Amino acid sequence: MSRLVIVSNRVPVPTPGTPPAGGLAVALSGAMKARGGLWFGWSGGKLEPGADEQPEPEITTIDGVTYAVIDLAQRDLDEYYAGFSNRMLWPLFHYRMELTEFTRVTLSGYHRVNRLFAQKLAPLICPDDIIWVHDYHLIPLAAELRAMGLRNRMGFFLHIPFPPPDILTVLPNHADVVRSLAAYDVVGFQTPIDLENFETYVRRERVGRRLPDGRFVAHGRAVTVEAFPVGIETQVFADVAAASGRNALVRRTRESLGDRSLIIGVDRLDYSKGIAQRIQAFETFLLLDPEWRGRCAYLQITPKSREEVPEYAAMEREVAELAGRVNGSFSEVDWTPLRYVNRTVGRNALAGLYRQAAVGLVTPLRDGMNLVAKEYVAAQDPENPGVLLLSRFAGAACELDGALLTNPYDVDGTAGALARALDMSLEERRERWSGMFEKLKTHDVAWWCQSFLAALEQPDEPSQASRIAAAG
Ligand SMILES: O=P(O)(O)OC[C@H]1O[C@H](O[C@H]2O[C@H](CO)[C@@H](O)[C@H](O)[C@H]2O)[C@H](O)[C@@H](O)[C@@H]1O
Ligand SMILES: O=c1ccn([C@@H]2O[C@H](COP(=O)(O)OP(=O)(O)O)[C@@H](O)[C@H]2O)c(=O)[nH]1
Repeated sequence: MSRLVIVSNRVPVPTPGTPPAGGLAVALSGAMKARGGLWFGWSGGKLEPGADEQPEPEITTIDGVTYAVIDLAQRDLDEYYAGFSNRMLWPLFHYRMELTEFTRVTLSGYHRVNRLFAQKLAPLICPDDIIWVHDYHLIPLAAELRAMGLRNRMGFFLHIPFPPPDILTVLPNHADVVRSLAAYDVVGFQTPIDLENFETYVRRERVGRRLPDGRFVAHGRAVTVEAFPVGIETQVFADVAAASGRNALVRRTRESLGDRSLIIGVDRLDYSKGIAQRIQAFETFLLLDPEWRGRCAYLQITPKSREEVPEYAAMEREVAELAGRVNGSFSEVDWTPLRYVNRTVGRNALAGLYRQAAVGLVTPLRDGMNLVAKEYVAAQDPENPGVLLLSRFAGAACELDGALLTNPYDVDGTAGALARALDMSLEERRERWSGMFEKLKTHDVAWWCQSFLAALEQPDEPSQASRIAAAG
């Protein structure tokens, strides 16, 4: 079996007491644990001002996985991470054109860091390695590696949505982005909707076509392009949740609730997650269903995220104000409706909190997948499962057909769905939950990883190999 090399912007080198918050880190940690290999990317740290901006990777091996990470200079982080990745690609790919900012400076920083990654990674690569690159930060990486002469099989997985062509073409360099994707052998999206958007783009912009064998041919290369919905470690998560009665935080939370029904939301503080609309829906629910006042509590766990990006700082203020307004309007001396927590909670405690919750509120305005939705389902007590209230715009909605689906832009509709979820009979809850849990057991993170790698490990066709060689 070839060695697997994973490349992602964020690499969660395991350190005690720092759980990864972010679905990519969570999903890939599960995948890497099973197979071992090399994981390359950004350390999460900054180079000292004045330091050499071409740092050598710091390499450590833990439990069969070798981590090679580099620090980045402040300018690189500003232009590549906070700039082009998170002020252009992230909002645009989440259908939020009005939040984008395109500049030549950040675009050039994006390419500079991709080249730096390629330069530092290439010496660590053996000819038989297969290379699996993750997410929007690193779209040009394969083209950079190929330009340096690497002939390895390379795959790319996009964890965020791929937008429809009318939105993608707002990006001035959209054609280059799609050309960069064609340097991979396999491109994976989260859902069939993303795949359809890609296919429509390729057809409309006349950059390629589908071959009879299902692959796409574009820019002189044949590329396998498929949907591979990312999964979680379903059974492990279910087992942790079942044993969570021993967790002190979970016990204290249960005691603090008394017999009130818990509603839970867990999201990075990100505008794509629809947290403001969700709090408004909770407010509307308390207004329209006063019998629930004092009988429920909504716990919103929201670690801060990407604080260097101005739009995130703005939404932090907006959400804090809304939370204050709801509590100011509805709190009683002995009851606080909304518990708004701006810190990361460890995954063992999270599993237990999900299991305590009668409703999992997962209402992003747009999301690649949303692992929280899957974790909520996995954590439920089969005898008394809670209800997943899920945005139709989360990638997870393509699979989780037992959820109560909602449109997060429809605040009144979400408020009504919340009341319906809290009132749902045990029989209906069990029926909705069991189908979803079965699906998550078969389509778990190991299945996701195996499906993608099976496509990537397909031997290359001679015609493709010669085309690449000819392209130099
Ligand atoms: O690395 P950060 O900037 O702190 O952000 C955290 C991660 O957020 C995004 O996660 C996505 O991947 C999940 C797993 O496939 C998916 O469920 C979710 O819908 C996506 O938003 C981002 O794509 C990652 O690169 C970040 O590391
Ligand atoms: O306090 C927290 C908040 C989130 N998470 C984890 O972070 C991931 C979030 O992934 P998701 O796909 O829902 O969204 P993303 O943040 O990647 O956009 C999930 O596995 C959560 O369990 C966590 O461990 N602690």
